[in-house]
Order: sequence, then structure tokens, then C-alpha cells
Amino acid sequence: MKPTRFIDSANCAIEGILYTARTQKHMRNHFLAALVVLIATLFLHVTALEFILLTLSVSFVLFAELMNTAVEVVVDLVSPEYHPLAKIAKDTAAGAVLVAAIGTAVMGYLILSHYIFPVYKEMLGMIGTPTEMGTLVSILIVVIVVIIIKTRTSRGTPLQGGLPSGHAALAFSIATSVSLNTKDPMVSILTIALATMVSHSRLLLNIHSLREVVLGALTGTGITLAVLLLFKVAG
Ligand SMILES: Nc1ncnc2c1ncn2[C@@H]1O[C@H](COP(=O)(O)OP(=O)(O)OP(=O)(O)O)[C@@H](O)[C@H]1O
Repeated sequence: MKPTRFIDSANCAIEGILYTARTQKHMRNHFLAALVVLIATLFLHVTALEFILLTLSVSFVLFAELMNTAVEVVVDLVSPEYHPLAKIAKDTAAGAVLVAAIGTAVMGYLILSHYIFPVYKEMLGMIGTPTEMGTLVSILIVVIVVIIIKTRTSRGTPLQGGLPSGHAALAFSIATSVSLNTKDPMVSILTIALATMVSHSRLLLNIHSLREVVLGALTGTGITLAVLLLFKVAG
């Protein structure tokens, strides 16, 4: 039945939001990101203008995902079978979400980095600047530990497969060293992004499972931090 009262229309709208959250994993991720941003604004004491900009950006992503779902449902209704035009409609709607998400990520970065970077820089400073020797030794120890652990687990060879992922361990070890050597949050983010891409490629190639990649990343980061701290204490 067609809703006549405002409350019924509002209920229909909320049902649409719930349907999207129930059926679309991306929508649940957007809600989770919105929650994280909201909690961050609480702790970081952002200005009213910054809060308005963040709210608008996050709402825009949620809006785009709702429209994307509406387009998907209409396309499935009109063209359940494969059709090139149906593909264009769905791909374009998905593109709208991607554009909104990139815009929001840029906005979030520009606003939140002013608050987060100084704290991050201070944390990097607490560990100190590694020596050249410390950096090299930590990377070598990561390689040796990974090989030892791999020989104890049955799957894979020292250079391919098995637990933990050597590529992830090495990539995150290097990212940790670069972060501590430069103490520049932007450089740190970029190297961590590169390390994440290296690790992700091992998943895509089906050489490692998610567990092996995550354990590799933790092994690389943990050992590098521990060795560099030891060098600091010893030096
Ligand atoms: N009827 C169709 N005709 C042609 N291509 C289609 C059709 N249905 C889906 N596709 C293709 O499959 C992709 C995924 O469509 P699907 O309906 O599964 O959306 P989804 O998995 O919810 O994706 P999204 O991540 O965009 O929300 C579309 O972007 C499109 O390229």
C-alpha cells in the first residue's frame, strides 16, 4: 500500500537503508568508517567547520551507496540476464560510489592528518632514529626468523608459500625502518601502503592465505621494532 503519512514514508526510507546495509558489504564498511570518523572527531576536538565538512563527505558516500543499490535493483528487475547496457548502468553507479569515497578519503586526510600526524611523529620519536647497522641487522634477522619458522611449518618453500609470508615480513620490516629513519608521517603512510600492496599481491596470486600474510606483517614489524630498540638500549 502506498504510504500517505510522513511517518510511513520515513519507515519506507529506513527500510531501504536497512535493506542496503543487509545486502551490501560495502554499505556496512561505509557505516563502520563513519563510526570511526565520528569517534575520532570526539577525541580530536575538531572545529565546527571541520565537523560539518566531514559529516557532508561521509553522508555523500552513504548517499552514493544507496543510489548504487537502487540502480542495481532496478537493473536486476529490468534485465536479469546479461546485457551490455545493464553492465554500463551498474558499473557507472559503482563508479559514483568510488568517486564519492575517494573525495571523502581526501577530505578526511586533509582534516584529520593535522591532528593525528603530530601524535604519530611523537610516537616515532620515542623509539629514536635507528643506526645504519641497526636497520641492516633488523632486516637480516627478519629474513632468518622467517626461514626458521618456515622450515618448522610443512607447507611452502623458503621463498614461496608457507607460514609466515616472507614478502609481507620483509615489506613491513622495511616500512618500519623507513618510518623510524625519516620520522615523516607522509613517507611512513606511503611505505606502509607499498608494504600492504606487496602483501595483498601474495593473496591475489594465491601463494599465501590472509593468516600467513597478517602473521608475516606482524613478524616483520615486531622483530624490526624489537631489534632497533635493543640497538638503542645497547648503544
Ligand atoms: N545483468 C547484468 N548484465 C551485465 N553485467 C552485469 C549484470 N549484473 C551484474 N553485472 C556486472 O557485475 C558487476 C557486479 O554486479 P552485482 O549486481 O553483483 O553488484 P555488486 O556485487 O553488489 O557490486 P557493487 O560492488 O558494485 O555493489 C556489475 O558492476 C556489472 O559489471
